[in-house]
Amino acid sequence: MADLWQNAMDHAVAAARRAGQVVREALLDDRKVMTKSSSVDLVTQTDQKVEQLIIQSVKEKFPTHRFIGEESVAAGEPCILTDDPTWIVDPIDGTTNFVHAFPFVAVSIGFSVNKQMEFGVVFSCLEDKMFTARRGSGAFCNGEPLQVSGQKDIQRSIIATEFGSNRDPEVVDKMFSSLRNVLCIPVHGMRGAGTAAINMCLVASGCVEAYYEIGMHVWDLAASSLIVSEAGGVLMDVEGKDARASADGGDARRGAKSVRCACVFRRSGRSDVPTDRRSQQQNHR
Ligand SMILES: O=P(O)(O)OC(CO)CO
Ligand SMILES: [Mg+2]
Ligand SMILES: [Mg+2]
Repeated sequence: MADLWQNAMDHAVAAARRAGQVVREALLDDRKVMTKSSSVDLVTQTDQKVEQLIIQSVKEKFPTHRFIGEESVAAGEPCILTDDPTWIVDPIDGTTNFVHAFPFVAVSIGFSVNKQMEFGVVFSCLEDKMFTARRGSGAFCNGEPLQVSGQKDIQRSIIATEFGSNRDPEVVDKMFSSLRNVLCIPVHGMRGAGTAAINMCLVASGCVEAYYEIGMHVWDLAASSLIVSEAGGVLMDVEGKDARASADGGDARRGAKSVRCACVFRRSGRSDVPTDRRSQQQNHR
């Protein structure tokens, strides 16, 4: 049977690639930096331009679809997930990296129907890596299947995390306390790419065993949550409960802008996506 959303997914991949080109070109120019929730929560005109490019191109092709976009929400648009087909867009995940030309910057496009992620596209545009996942069909990077790490011993693991944009000393103390607890397990190492979407794609790729962060937003996670789960990983909140509902819009459904959950990934109990289903996935290279 034809895949109902294949056209939309192809459009998302093309839109992410075009957006990535805009981001790369913008790196050659001066980047005017503005701030949002704090002096270290950065945004640029390129974030806004790329989001509009993606949304306009989708509207032309799928006029009835809805959107949740990071910069649209920052400009006052509602952040509410319904059952309607909805594109969840983070035009630049890793704006701070972009501002500093630190080489991990992603365009993230997730697509939800009936509050369930149908596909996710994360384009790591400076690495030229196109991560894709279609629900039930596996996760891929440049067309190659992804598989989370099989490591079961946390002492032989690398854990990714980020520091967020809250510099309140009490918040930073809590963050450092968690960081210390994890580091001293001990683990092999801790890393952070500076973008939630790429950190999650690193989990999906099996390069790091887990990633946690407090206070991510739905647009940071929507696309990459499916990439992780289709690569055999799981997404949990701080109590170990399934956090996919938050990652794919649980908080958006309630109108909140922030997911406010921690996400930890590891290999799921379920068997990996069968290779016959993987082979149905198109090569998006
Ligand atoms: O660069 P952005 O989109 O603000 O996202 C940050 C977290 O909010 C990095 O993941
Ligand atoms: Mg982001
Ligand atoms: Mg962003």
